[in-house]
Amino acid sequence: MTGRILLTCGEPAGIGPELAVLALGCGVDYAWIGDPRHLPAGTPRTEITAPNDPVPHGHLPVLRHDFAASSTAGHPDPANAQGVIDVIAHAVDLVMRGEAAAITTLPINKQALKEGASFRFPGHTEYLAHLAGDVPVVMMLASTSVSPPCRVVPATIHIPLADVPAALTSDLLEQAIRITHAAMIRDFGINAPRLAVAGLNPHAGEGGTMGREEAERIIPLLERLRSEGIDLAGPLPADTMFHAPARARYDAAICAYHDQALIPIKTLDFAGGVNVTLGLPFIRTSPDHGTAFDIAGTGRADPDSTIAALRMAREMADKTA
Ligand SMILES: NC(=O)C1=CN([C@@H]2O[C@H](COP(=O)(O)OP(=O)(O)OC[C@H]3O[C@@H](n4cnc5c(N)ncnc54)[C@H](O)[C@@H]3O)[C@@H](O)[C@H]2O)C=CC1
Ligand SMILES: NCC(=O)COP(=O)(O)O
Repeated sequence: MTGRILLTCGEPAGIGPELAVLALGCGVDYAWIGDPRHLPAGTPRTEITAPNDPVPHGHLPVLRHDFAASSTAGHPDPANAQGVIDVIAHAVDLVMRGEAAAITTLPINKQALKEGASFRFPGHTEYLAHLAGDVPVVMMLASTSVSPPCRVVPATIHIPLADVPAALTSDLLEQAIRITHAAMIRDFGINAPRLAVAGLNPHAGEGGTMGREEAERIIPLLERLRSEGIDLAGPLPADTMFHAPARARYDAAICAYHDQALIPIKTLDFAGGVNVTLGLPFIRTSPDHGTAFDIAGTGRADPDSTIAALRMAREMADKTA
Protein backbone atom coordinates (compact mmCIF):
# COMPACT_ATOMS: atom_id res chain seq x y z
CA MET A 1 0.00 0.00 0.00
CA THR A 2 1.46 3.29 -1.06
CA GLY A 3 0.99 6.85 0.06
CA ARG A 4 1.34 8.59 3.39
CA ILE A 5 0.36 7.27 6.79
CA LEU A 6 -2.59 9.15 8.28
CA LEU A 7 -1.98 10.29 11.86
CA THR A 8 -5.26 11.04 13.64
CA CYS A 9 -5.12 13.84 16.21
CA GLY A 10 -6.67 11.98 19.14
CA GLU A 11 -7.68 13.99 22.21
CA PRO A 12 -6.54 17.58 21.61
CA ALA A 13 -6.09 18.23 25.35
CA GLY A 14 -3.68 15.30 25.69
CA ILE A 15 -0.12 14.88 24.46
CA GLY A 16 -1.26 13.99 20.92
CA PRO A 17 -0.70 17.43 19.33
CA GLU A 18 2.87 17.70 20.60
CA LEU A 19 3.64 14.10 19.59
CA ALA A 20 2.47 14.86 16.05
CA VAL A 21 5.18 17.50 15.84
CA LEU A 22 7.91 15.67 17.81
CA ALA A 23 7.69 12.74 15.40
CA LEU A 24 8.53 14.93 12.39
CA GLY A 25 11.88 13.85 11.01
CA CYS A 26 11.47 10.22 12.11
CA GLY A 27 11.79 9.10 8.51
CA VAL A 28 8.14 8.21 7.98
CA ASP A 29 6.00 10.46 5.80
CA TYR A 30 2.67 11.10 7.47
CA ALA A 31 -0.24 13.53 7.26
CA TRP A 32 -1.95 14.70 10.44
CA ILE A 33 -5.74 15.02 10.56
CA GLY A 34 -7.07 17.53 13.03
CA ASP A 35 -7.76 21.15 13.85
CA PRO A 36 -4.63 23.27 13.32
CA ARG A 37 -5.63 25.42 16.32
CA HIS A 38 -4.73 22.44 18.54
CA LEU A 39 -1.13 22.18 17.35
CA PRO A 40 1.66 23.75 19.42
CA ALA A 41 2.27 27.39 18.52
CA GLY A 42 4.81 27.79 15.73
CA THR A 43 4.40 24.29 14.28
CA PRO A 44 5.78 24.34 10.73
CA ARG A 45 2.80 23.10 8.74
CA THR A 46 1.09 23.18 5.39
CA GLU A 47 -2.59 22.51 4.89
CA ILE A 48 -3.32 19.98 2.18
CA THR A 49 -6.58 18.83 0.61
CA ALA A 50 -5.58 15.26 -0.29
CA PRO A 51 -3.39 12.93 1.82
CA ASN A 52 -0.46 12.85 -0.57
CA ASP A 53 -0.26 16.49 -1.59
CA PRO A 54 3.33 17.79 -1.42
CA VAL A 55 4.52 20.05 1.41
CA PRO A 56 7.81 21.91 2.00
CA HIS A 57 10.54 19.84 3.67
CA GLY A 58 10.16 19.76 7.46
CA HIS A 59 6.51 20.81 7.40
CA LEU A 60 3.68 18.83 8.93
CA PRO A 61 1.12 18.02 6.23
CA VAL A 62 -2.26 18.89 7.75
CA LEU A 63 -5.61 17.60 6.57
CA ARG A 64 -7.77 20.19 8.24
CA HIS A 65 -10.72 18.96 10.27
CA ASP A 66 -12.38 21.80 12.16
CA PHE A 67 -13.42 21.19 15.76
CA ALA A 68 -16.00 23.05 17.81
CA ALA A 69 -13.48 24.69 20.14
CA SER A 70 -9.84 25.44 20.79
CA SER A 71 -8.12 23.35 23.44
CA THR A 72 -6.39 23.67 26.81
CA ALA A 73 -3.71 21.10 27.67
CA GLY A 74 -4.86 18.70 30.36
CA HIS A 75 -8.50 19.74 30.24
CA PRO A 76 -10.63 17.97 27.64
CA ASP A 77 -13.51 20.05 26.34
CA PRO A 78 -16.73 18.07 25.86
CA ALA A 79 -17.44 20.28 22.84
CA ASN A 80 -14.49 18.66 21.05
CA ALA A 81 -15.45 15.04 21.67
CA GLN A 82 -17.40 14.65 18.44
CA GLY A 83 -14.49 16.07 16.46
CA VAL A 84 -12.15 13.41 17.89
CA ILE A 85 -14.55 10.67 16.83
CA ASP A 86 -15.12 12.17 13.39
CA VAL A 87 -11.39 12.42 12.66
CA ILE A 88 -11.03 8.67 13.15
CA ALA A 89 -13.93 8.04 10.76
CA HIS A 90 -12.39 10.51 8.29
CA ALA A 91 -9.09 8.58 8.33
CA VAL A 92 -10.83 5.24 7.88
CA ASP A 93 -12.76 6.58 4.92
CA LEU A 94 -9.54 7.77 3.26
CA VAL A 95 -7.61 4.55 3.86
CA MET A 96 -10.51 2.35 2.78
CA ARG A 97 -10.64 4.33 -0.46
CA GLY A 98 -6.95 3.63 -1.02
CA GLU A 99 -5.86 7.25 -0.59
CA ALA A 100 -3.43 6.48 2.22
CA ALA A 101 -1.24 3.55 3.20
CA ALA A 102 -2.30 3.07 6.82
CA ILE A 103 -3.60 4.79 9.93
CA THR A 104 -1.70 5.60 13.10
CA THR A 105 -3.97 6.91 15.84
CA LEU A 106 -2.93 9.27 18.62
CA PRO A 107 -4.56 8.55 21.99
CA ILE A 108 -8.17 9.29 22.79
CA ASN A 109 -9.64 9.68 26.25
CA LYS A 110 -12.49 7.23 26.42
CA GLN A 111 -14.17 8.96 29.33
CA ALA A 112 -14.08 12.36 27.59
CA LEU A 113 -15.65 10.89 24.46
CA LYS A 114 -18.34 9.10 26.40
CA GLU A 115 -19.22 12.16 28.43
CA GLY A 116 -18.90 14.63 25.56
CA ALA A 117 -20.45 12.69 22.69
CA SER A 118 -21.98 9.49 24.14
CA PHE A 119 -19.27 7.48 22.35
CA ARG A 120 -20.50 3.91 22.58
CA PHE A 121 -17.22 2.09 21.93
CA PRO A 122 -14.68 1.23 24.64
CA GLY A 123 -11.80 2.33 22.39
CA HIS A 124 -10.39 2.71 18.91
CA THR A 125 -10.20 -1.04 18.44
CA GLU A 126 -13.93 -1.61 18.66
CA TYR A 127 -14.78 1.61 16.78
CA LEU A 128 -12.45 0.74 13.91
CA ALA A 129 -13.92 -2.76 13.72
CA HIS A 130 -17.34 -1.17 13.45
CA LEU A 131 -16.27 1.33 10.78
CA ALA A 132 -14.74 -1.51 8.78
CA GLY A 133 -18.09 -3.32 8.69
CA ASP A 134 -18.25 -4.97 12.11
CA VAL A 135 -15.36 -7.30 11.37
CA PRO A 136 -13.81 -9.44 14.12
CA VAL A 137 -10.52 -7.95 15.31
CA VAL A 138 -8.01 -8.36 18.09
CA MET A 139 -5.75 -5.89 19.86
CA MET A 140 -2.05 -6.69 19.82
CA LEU A 141 0.65 -4.78 21.62
CA ALA A 142 4.07 -5.41 20.13
CA SER A 143 7.44 -4.34 21.45
CA THR A 144 9.98 -2.87 19.07
CA SER A 145 13.03 -2.49 21.24
CA VAL A 146 13.37 -5.60 23.39
CA SER A 147 14.70 -8.98 22.40
CA PRO A 148 13.18 -11.53 22.27
CA PRO A 149 10.16 -9.47 21.28
CA CYS A 150 7.12 -9.22 23.51
CA ARG A 151 3.86 -9.43 21.55
CA VAL A 152 0.66 -9.79 23.49
CA VAL A 153 -3.02 -10.09 22.62
CA PRO A 154 -5.66 -9.66 25.33
CA ALA A 155 -8.54 -11.95 24.31
CA THR A 156 -10.94 -9.89 26.39
CA ILE A 157 -10.21 -6.17 26.29
CA HIS A 158 -11.95 -3.30 28.03
CA ILE A 159 -14.31 -5.08 30.41
CA PRO A 160 -14.43 -5.26 34.19
CA LEU A 161 -12.20 -7.95 35.66
CA ALA A 162 -15.24 -9.52 37.31
CA ASP A 163 -16.71 -10.18 33.85
CA VAL A 164 -13.63 -11.87 32.37
CA PRO A 165 -14.28 -15.54 33.27
CA ALA A 166 -17.70 -15.54 31.60
CA ALA A 167 -16.50 -13.52 28.59
CA LEU A 168 -13.51 -15.77 27.96
CA THR A 169 -15.41 -18.32 25.93
CA SER A 170 -13.88 -20.98 23.75
CA ASP A 171 -15.27 -19.16 20.69
CA LEU A 172 -13.69 -15.85 21.68
CA LEU A 173 -10.34 -17.47 22.36
CA GLU A 174 -10.47 -19.37 19.08
CA GLN A 175 -11.16 -16.14 17.20
CA ALA A 176 -8.24 -14.39 18.91
CA ILE A 177 -5.93 -17.29 18.08
CA ARG A 178 -6.98 -17.51 14.42
CA ILE A 179 -6.77 -13.75 13.79
CA THR A 180 -3.38 -13.55 15.50
CA HIS A 181 -2.05 -16.56 13.60
CA ALA A 182 -3.08 -15.08 10.23
CA ALA A 183 -1.69 -11.65 11.08
CA MET A 184 1.66 -13.01 12.23
CA ILE A 185 2.05 -14.47 8.75
CA ARG A 186 0.61 -11.57 6.73
CA ASP A 187 1.70 -8.52 8.71
CA PHE A 188 4.78 -9.72 10.58
CA GLY A 189 6.23 -12.02 7.93
CA ILE A 190 6.50 -15.01 10.29
CA ASN A 191 5.65 -18.03 8.15
CA ALA A 192 5.13 -20.59 10.90
CA PRO A 193 3.99 -18.60 13.92
CA ARG A 194 4.44 -20.05 17.40
CA LEU A 195 1.65 -18.94 19.69
CA ALA A 196 1.42 -19.25 23.45
CA VAL A 197 -1.84 -19.08 25.37
CA ALA A 198 -1.97 -17.92 28.97
CA GLY A 199 -4.16 -19.56 31.54
CA LEU A 200 -6.75 -17.52 33.35
CA ASN A 201 -6.06 -18.78 36.85
CA PRO A 202 -2.92 -18.93 39.00
CA HIS A 203 -0.62 -21.73 37.76
CA ALA A 204 -2.99 -22.12 34.77
CA GLY A 205 -5.46 -23.78 37.11
CA GLU A 206 -2.98 -26.33 38.48
CA GLY A 207 -4.87 -29.36 37.25
CA GLY A 208 -8.25 -27.88 38.15
CA THR A 209 -7.38 -27.22 41.77
CA MET A 210 -7.20 -23.44 41.24
CA GLY A 211 -9.94 -22.94 38.69
CA ARG A 212 -11.66 -25.01 36.02
CA GLU A 213 -11.61 -22.68 32.95
CA GLU A 214 -8.38 -24.19 31.63
CA ALA A 215 -9.59 -27.80 31.84
CA GLU A 216 -13.08 -27.12 30.59
CA ARG A 217 -12.54 -24.53 27.85
CA ILE A 218 -8.92 -23.77 27.05
CA ILE A 219 -7.22 -27.18 26.88
CA PRO A 220 -9.86 -28.81 24.60
CA LEU A 221 -9.69 -25.81 22.26
CA LEU A 222 -5.91 -25.87 22.06
CA GLU A 223 -5.91 -29.60 21.35
CA ARG A 224 -8.36 -29.11 18.49
CA LEU A 225 -6.38 -26.25 16.96
CA ARG A 226 -3.11 -28.15 17.32
CA SER A 227 -4.65 -30.99 15.33
CA GLU A 228 -5.09 -28.47 12.49
CA GLY A 229 -1.37 -27.73 12.61
CA ILE A 230 -1.35 -24.47 14.58
CA ASP A 231 1.74 -24.30 16.78
CA LEU A 232 0.26 -23.59 20.21
CA ALA A 233 1.77 -23.79 23.67
CA GLY A 234 -0.35 -23.61 26.78
CA PRO A 235 -2.28 -22.89 28.72
CA LEU A 236 0.80 -21.46 30.42
CA PRO A 237 0.99 -19.96 33.90
CA ALA A 238 0.97 -16.23 33.14
CA ASP A 239 3.49 -15.33 35.83
CA THR A 240 6.34 -17.22 34.20
CA MET A 241 5.74 -16.72 30.49
CA PHE A 242 7.14 -13.23 29.92
CA HIS A 243 10.79 -13.39 31.00
CA ALA A 244 13.28 -13.46 28.13
CA PRO A 245 13.94 -17.23 27.82
CA ALA A 246 10.18 -17.88 27.93
CA ARG A 247 9.48 -15.26 25.24
CA ALA A 248 12.10 -16.85 23.02
CA ARG A 249 9.82 -19.89 22.72
CA TYR A 250 6.90 -18.10 21.06
CA ASP A 251 6.11 -15.24 18.65
CA ALA A 252 2.94 -13.95 20.28
CA ALA A 253 1.07 -14.57 23.51
CA ILE A 254 -2.72 -14.71 23.71
CA CYS A 255 -3.75 -13.58 27.16
CA ALA A 256 -6.99 -13.85 29.06
CA TYR A 257 -7.51 -10.21 29.96
CA HIS A 258 -6.22 -6.66 29.53
CA ASP A 259 -3.73 -6.31 32.36
CA GLN A 260 -2.34 -9.84 32.01
CA ALA A 261 -1.25 -8.80 28.51
CA LEU A 262 -0.41 -5.14 28.90
CA ILE A 263 1.55 -5.14 32.14
CA PRO A 264 4.43 -7.18 30.72
CA ILE A 265 4.80 -5.17 27.54
CA LYS A 266 4.43 -1.77 29.18
CA THR A 267 6.97 -2.81 31.80
CA LEU A 268 9.45 -4.20 29.28
CA ASP A 269 9.06 -1.62 26.51
CA PHE A 270 6.84 1.35 27.38
CA ALA A 271 8.74 3.62 24.99
CA GLY A 272 8.81 1.14 22.11
CA GLY A 273 5.44 -0.54 22.48
CA VAL A 274 3.01 -0.37 19.58
CA ASN A 275 -0.67 -1.15 19.61
CA VAL A 276 -1.77 -2.77 16.35
CA THR A 277 -5.29 -3.87 15.47
CA LEU A 278 -5.27 -7.24 13.74
CA GLY A 279 -8.08 -8.37 11.44
CA LEU A 280 -8.99 -5.01 9.89
CA PRO A 281 -9.03 -4.60 6.10
CA PHE A 282 -6.48 -1.80 6.57
CA ILE A 283 -3.43 -1.21 8.75
CA ARG A 284 -3.84 0.57 12.06
CA THR A 285 -1.15 1.18 14.66
CA SER A 286 -0.97 3.40 17.72
CA PRO A 287 1.42 4.28 20.52
CA ASP A 288 0.91 2.05 23.55
CA HIS A 289 0.18 4.90 25.96
CA GLY A 290 -2.77 7.16 26.60
CA THR A 291 -3.52 10.88 26.68
CA ALA A 292 -1.20 11.65 29.63
CA PHE A 293 -3.13 14.72 30.78
CA ASP A 294 -0.71 15.06 33.70
CA ILE A 295 2.14 16.11 31.38
CA ALA A 296 0.28 17.52 28.35
CA GLY A 297 1.78 20.80 27.22
CA THR A 298 4.79 20.58 29.57
CA GLY A 299 7.30 19.42 26.96
CA ARG A 300 7.85 16.09 28.74
CA ALA A 301 6.05 13.81 26.28
CA ASP A 302 8.28 11.10 24.84
CA PRO A 303 7.52 10.55 21.13
CA ASP A 304 9.27 7.16 20.86
CA SER A 305 6.15 5.01 20.98
CA THR A 306 4.45 7.19 18.36
CA ILE A 307 7.51 6.97 16.14
CA ALA A 308 7.60 3.19 16.59
CA ALA A 309 3.90 3.05 15.65
CA LEU A 310 4.47 5.12 12.51
CA ARG A 311 7.43 2.95 11.51
CA MET A 312 5.50 -0.25 12.08
CA ALA A 313 2.60 1.04 9.98
CA ARG A 314 5.02 1.92 7.20
CA GLU A 315 6.73 -1.49 7.32
CA MET A 316 3.41 -3.31 7.24
CA ALA A 317 2.16 -1.18 4.36
CA ASP A 318 5.36 -1.77 2.41
CA LYS A 319 4.98 -5.55 2.90
CA THR A 320 1.61 -5.45 1.20
CA ALA A 321 2.59 -2.93 -1.52
N1 LIG B 1 -4.88 4.12 22.05
C1 LIG B 1 -5.49 4.96 22.89
O1 LIG B 1 -6.24 5.82 22.47
C2 LIG B 1 -5.25 4.84 24.36
C3 LIG B 1 -5.94 5.66 25.19
N2 LIG B 1 -5.77 5.55 26.55
C4 LIG B 1 -6.57 6.49 27.36
O2 LIG B 1 -5.71 7.47 27.92
C5 LIG B 1 -6.30 7.95 29.11
C6 LIG B 1 -5.26 8.04 30.21
O3 LIG B 1 -4.83 6.72 30.52
P1 LIG B 1 -3.74 6.36 31.61
O4 LIG B 1 -4.08 5.03 32.14
O5 LIG B 1 -3.58 7.50 32.55
O6 LIG B 1 -2.41 6.13 30.80
P2 LIG B 1 -1.38 7.13 30.11
O7 LIG B 1 -0.58 6.29 29.20
O8 LIG B 1 -2.08 8.30 29.52
O9 LIG B 1 -0.47 7.69 31.30
C7 LIG B 1 0.17 6.83 32.22
C8 LIG B 1 1.46 7.50 32.75
O10 LIG B 1 2.44 7.44 31.71
C9 LIG B 1 2.89 8.75 31.37
N3 LIG B 1 3.04 8.79 29.91
C10 LIG B 1 2.15 8.28 29.00
N4 LIG B 1 2.61 8.50 27.78
C11 LIG B 1 3.78 9.14 27.88
C12 LIG B 1 4.72 9.65 26.94
N5 LIG B 1 4.58 9.53 25.62
N6 LIG B 1 5.83 10.30 27.42
C13 LIG B 1 6.03 10.42 28.74
N7 LIG B 1 5.16 9.96 29.68
C14 LIG B 1 4.07 9.33 29.25
C15 LIG B 1 1.81 9.70 31.84
O11 LIG B 1 2.32 10.99 32.09
C16 LIG B 1 1.28 8.98 33.07
O12 LIG B 1 2.08 9.32 34.20
C17 LIG B 1 -7.49 7.05 29.41
O13 LIG B 1 -8.66 7.69 28.99
C18 LIG B 1 -7.24 5.83 28.55
O14 LIG B 1 -8.41 5.20 28.17
C19 LIG B 1 -4.90 4.67 27.11
C20 LIG B 1 -4.17 3.83 26.31
C21 LIG B 1 -4.28 3.85 24.87
N1 LIG C 1 -5.15 -0.09 27.08
C1 LIG C 1 -5.03 -0.08 25.67
C2 LIG C 1 -5.98 0.86 25.09
O1 LIG C 1 -6.75 1.47 25.79
C3 LIG C 1 -5.96 1.00 23.63
O2 LIG C 1 -7.26 1.06 23.19
P1 LIG C 1 -7.64 1.41 21.71
O3 LIG C 1 -8.12 2.82 21.78
O4 LIG C 1 -6.46 1.25 20.84
O5 LIG C 1 -8.73 0.44 21.42
